[in-house]
Amino acid sequence: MTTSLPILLSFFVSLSLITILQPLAHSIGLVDKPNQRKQHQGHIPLVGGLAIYTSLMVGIGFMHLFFGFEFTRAIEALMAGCFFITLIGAIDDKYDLSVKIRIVAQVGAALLMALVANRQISDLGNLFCLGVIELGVIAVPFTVLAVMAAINAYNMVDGIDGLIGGMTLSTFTGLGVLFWLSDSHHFAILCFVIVSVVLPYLLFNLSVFGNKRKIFMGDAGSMLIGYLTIWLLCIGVDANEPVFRPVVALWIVALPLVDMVAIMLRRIKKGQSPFKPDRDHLHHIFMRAGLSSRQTLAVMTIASFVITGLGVTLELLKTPEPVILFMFLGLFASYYLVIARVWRIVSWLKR
Ligand SMILES: CC(=O)N[C@H]1[C@@H](OP(=O)(O)OP(=O)(O)OC/C=C(\C)CC/C=C(/C)CC/C=C(/C)CC/C=C(/C)CC/C=C(/C)CC/C=C(/C)CC/C=C(/C)CC/C=C(\C)CC/C=C(\C)CC/C=C(\C)CCC=C(C)C)O[C@H](CO)[C@@H](O)[C@@H]1O
Ligand SMILES: O=c1ccn([C@@H]2O[C@H](COP(=O)(O)O)[C@@H](O)[C@H]2O)c(=O)[nH]1
Repeated sequence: MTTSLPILLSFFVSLSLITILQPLAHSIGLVDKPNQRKQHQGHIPLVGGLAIYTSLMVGIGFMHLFFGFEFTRAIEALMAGCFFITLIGAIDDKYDLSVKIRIVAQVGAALLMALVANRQISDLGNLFCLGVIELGVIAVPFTVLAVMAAINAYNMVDGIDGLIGGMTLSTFTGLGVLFWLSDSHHFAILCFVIVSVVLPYLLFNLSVFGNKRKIFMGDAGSMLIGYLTIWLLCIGVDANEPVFRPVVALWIVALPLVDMVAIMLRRIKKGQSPFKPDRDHLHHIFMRAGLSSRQTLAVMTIASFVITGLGVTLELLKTPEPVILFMFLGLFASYYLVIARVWRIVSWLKR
């Protein structure tokens, strides 16, 4: 019962906050308007991220009260980093910040994590059976790259109703299970609190309470989810108290990461900037192939749960790290090859 208390309370805080913030968003103009790339209907409040951030902080407060969840220097830095990244995201949602400013802000949040909280990816594990690959002096730059990769990967999947919500559920359920099974109950509960504050967002986002009450997460929310993901991954692979091996992290964030890397490679191959926005992400491709938005959501969310579940299983079975890495690279290669031939495959299937 005490375990579920902060989880339940956070759910209701998130639900109430969305109800309060939703009408406010219209009056301050914090709304997403349709354009050529953004093909939704009407002005949609961008308050999901703000509600998720605030209810998560309340949830962490409940954990402190009910479980003695300690406010260590690292946890304080996590809370400060979440505040900063949500604030930058909200300013971006309202005023459209330049890419340069967003990248500087992401590097700042990453340095806070790596240097102030001392949460760094210090090794890659025993990837090739030749011993643990220590990152040494490149640990900080590698961590910064990983933070940017995670933040932008989740930002990019936020393109249809429910998708980033579904990806968040699979990532944090997988992480929660891994933390729980290794007796890191505090971090497991933190993961489940994240799931519970995202659930009310999903209900509104999927128009369960009607189209008029629909909300989006905005960059505030998608950047926050990416930041929380990489932070908890770094806690999980901490060399002093390892919960899972570093290569397993790739499976926990597989679908957003693979889609981001694949789209960047495809853009470079076409001679475009890898940072140029377009409508060629996996969810767009599924919809152009004839799936509805809901069918695309179902296929991608199920795929994400299966892939994350496979990663968790490989960790629990203590599968050797090189096998886990090559399976992941095999998954990426198959994904890349299928997407490169997707229209030929679709027309063959239709015939
Ligand atoms: C631009 C865009 O697409 N827009 C979308 C979007 O529109 P929206 O309006 O929301 O946004 P904007 O357009 O306004 O723009 C937002 C964009 C920007 C602000 C610009 C920045 C954009 C980027 C794309 C930057 C990305 C930045 C990077 C730095 C990416 C670098 C990429 C990499 C390949 C580096 C990979 C680095 C890693 C460190 C990999 C691991 C990453 C993790 C997260 C896991 C980390 C955890 C660990 C514990 C580490 C463990 C790691 C290992 C053990 C791996 C070690 C193994 C090896 C080294 C061996 C080699 C293997 C690998 C490196 C794995 C590599 C991965 C694969 C093969 C997959 O959204 C709209 C809506 O959708 C859309 O329309 C619009 O287009
Ligand atoms: O839940 C959602 C989230 C996003 N969309 C659509 O995708 C675009 C992309 O958002 P970015 O501002 O590029 O992140 C958004 O404007 C919506 O059109 C959605 O339909 N549902």
